[in-house]
Amino acid sequence: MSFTGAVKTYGAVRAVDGVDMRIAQGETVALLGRNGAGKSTAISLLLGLVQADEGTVELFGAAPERSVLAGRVGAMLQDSRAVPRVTVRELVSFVAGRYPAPMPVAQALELAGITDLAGRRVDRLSGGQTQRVRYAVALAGNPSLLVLDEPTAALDVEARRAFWRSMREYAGLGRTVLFSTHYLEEADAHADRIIVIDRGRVVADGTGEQLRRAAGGNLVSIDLDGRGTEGLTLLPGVRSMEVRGDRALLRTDDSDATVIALAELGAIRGLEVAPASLDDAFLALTAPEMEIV
Ligand SMILES: Nc1ncnc2c1ncn2[C@@H]1O[C@H](COP(=O)(O)OP(=O)(O)OP(=O)(O)O)[C@@H](O)[C@H]1O
Repeated sequence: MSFTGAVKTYGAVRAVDGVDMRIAQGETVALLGRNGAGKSTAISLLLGLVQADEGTVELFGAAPERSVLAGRVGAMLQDSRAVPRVTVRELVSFVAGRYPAPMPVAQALELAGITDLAGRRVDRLSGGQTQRVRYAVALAGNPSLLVLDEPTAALDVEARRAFWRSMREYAGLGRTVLFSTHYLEEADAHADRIIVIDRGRVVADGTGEQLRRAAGGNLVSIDLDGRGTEGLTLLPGVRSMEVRGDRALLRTDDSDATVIALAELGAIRGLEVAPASLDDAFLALTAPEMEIV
C-alpha cells in the first residue's frame, strides 16, 4: 500500500496534506494521531471512499477501489450504521458471501468474540457489542489487508484485550493490518511500526523505540519558583521546553550538560531527570505550538 504526495481537502481544511507512506505485506502498522489529525481521511483514501485531490494512493499496486472490489480488503470504520432487523449471523454471512474466499462465518464470529450474539439483531446491541460485530464484518472476507479505524473505541478493558489477542492472531497469519488509534500504549504494544500523523502530515514513522529516540534522550524538569524561563532553551543540549504550571520541562540530548548549566544558574530546585517516554515523544511531535517554546 502506498501514498505518494496524497492531499485531500475539505473546503479550507487540508485533512490529508501531502502524505507519503508505504506499508509492506505482513506488517502491522498503527496510524497514531490526535482528534482531527487526518487518520480517518487517510483511511478513506486508502479504501477509495474518497479521491485524492493531488498525489496518488495505491493498494496492492492498483487503484484502491479495484483492490477493494477484488475482495482483498476488510475494513472496520467508525461510522458504519447497523442494518436494521438482521441478525449478527445474517449480516456476517451476507458480507462473507460477497468475498471470493471468505472465512467460515463461525470463525469470524469466534475471532470477534461474538459467537453468543449470533442470533441477536444488530440494531439492538450495545456500543461495544456493535464494535465487535464491525470487527467480525471486517474479518468475514478473510482479507489480505485489514483496516481498522479506532477499533477499540467503546470496548471495555476485557473486550479490548480479547480484541488485541484476536488481531495479533490474524496478523500472525501473514496478513497486513493497519489500525488507527489515539492511544500510544496500543500503538506501541500492538504495531510493528507507528506512523504519527498530525494536521494531515506524517510527522514520524518508525518503531516505538525509534520514536522515543527521535523525541530526544531525556527530560530535565525543574521548579521555576516564579523565575522566568528566559535563556533556558539556550542551555547546552536543550532542544525544546514546555511549561506546566510552575515547572519547566526541558527536552535535552545531553542531560549532564543541561543539569550542570542549570546548577550554574542556581536553578535546580525540584530537579528531576527522566528518560523521554513514548508519551513525551508523541507530545513533542504533535503538541500545539503554543505549548512548545
Ligand atoms: N466530510 C468532511 N467534511 C469536512 N471536513 C471534514 C470531513 N471529514 C473530515 N474533515 C476534517 O478533516 C480533518 C481530519 O479529520 P479526520 O476525521 O480525518 O481526523 P481523525 O484523525 O480521524 O480524527 P478522530 O481521531 O477525531 O477521528 C478534521 O479537521 C475534520 O474536521
